[in-house]
Amino acid sequence: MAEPILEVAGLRKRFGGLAVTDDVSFAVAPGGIHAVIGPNGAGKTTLIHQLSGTLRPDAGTVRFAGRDVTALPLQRRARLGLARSFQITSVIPGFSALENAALAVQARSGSSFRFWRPAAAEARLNAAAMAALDQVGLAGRAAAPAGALSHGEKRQLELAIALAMEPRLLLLDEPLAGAGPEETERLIDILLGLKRRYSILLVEHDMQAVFALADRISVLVYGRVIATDAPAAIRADPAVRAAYLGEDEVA
Ligand SMILES: Nc1ncnc2c1ncn2[C@@H]1O[C@H](COP(=O)(O)OP(=O)(O)OP(=O)(O)O)[C@@H](O)[C@H]1O
Repeated sequence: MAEPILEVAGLRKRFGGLAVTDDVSFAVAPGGIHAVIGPNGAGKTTLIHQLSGTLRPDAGTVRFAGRDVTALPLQRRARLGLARSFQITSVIPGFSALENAALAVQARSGSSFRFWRPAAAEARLNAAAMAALDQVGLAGRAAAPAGALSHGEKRQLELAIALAMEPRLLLLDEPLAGAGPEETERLIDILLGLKRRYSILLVEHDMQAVFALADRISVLVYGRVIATDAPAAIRADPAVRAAYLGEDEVA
């Protein structure tokens, strides 16, 4: 494998007596989509929190682009290019789609904007924000208040906000959650487009989407990674099938 963009080794997190991530190790190659799947309560969201920096692991390391980021907080990781898409709640409903994306561009660039003349800074901000909206098919809705967007469009805006951070690895936690069939199809198309340009770590329940999108898949069960492989091998893996017994999505 090419030098991994992300390497997780021996990651552990306990909540009370429960080991929610238990010696989790896997590596993500640059380019394409690496999915993490697992039954409900397997620890996927807890894993994402430890990767993005909102939760400190009890043990283990997270290396990003060759650097140990285990002790770095979320903002520092985001600046290095390890960005997660935020939930709808972080979108400001009264601001336009463009303004929401522009805020993310501004957050990424930190204080550097203060050195520019305001007009030039604003034009630059808006251009970068518009480019992010364009990548998720939302340029035509740039002026719409975020609160007026459909559910699917809000999910697109979340993606645009994450892209505005210029990530080297994009962490997506259930980007299809709550989307109807047509919105799901649209979001899958958008993600297929994005995977040519970005490295993506995807946590998603929709198995059809996962198998349509992923280049590699890690399977998390009761906090442990039981397999990391190409989609065809994961589909055929007896241990994976056993873990999903009763949930016929993988079949
Ligand atoms: N802050 C917390 N304190 C105590 N237990 C927690 C906490 N966060 C998560 N858990 C527990 O850890 C386990 C894994 O939760 P997590 O949300 O990471 O799983 P998941 O794989 O994302 O689940 P789902 O697929 O249902 O979203 C669950 O049993 C959950 O109740």
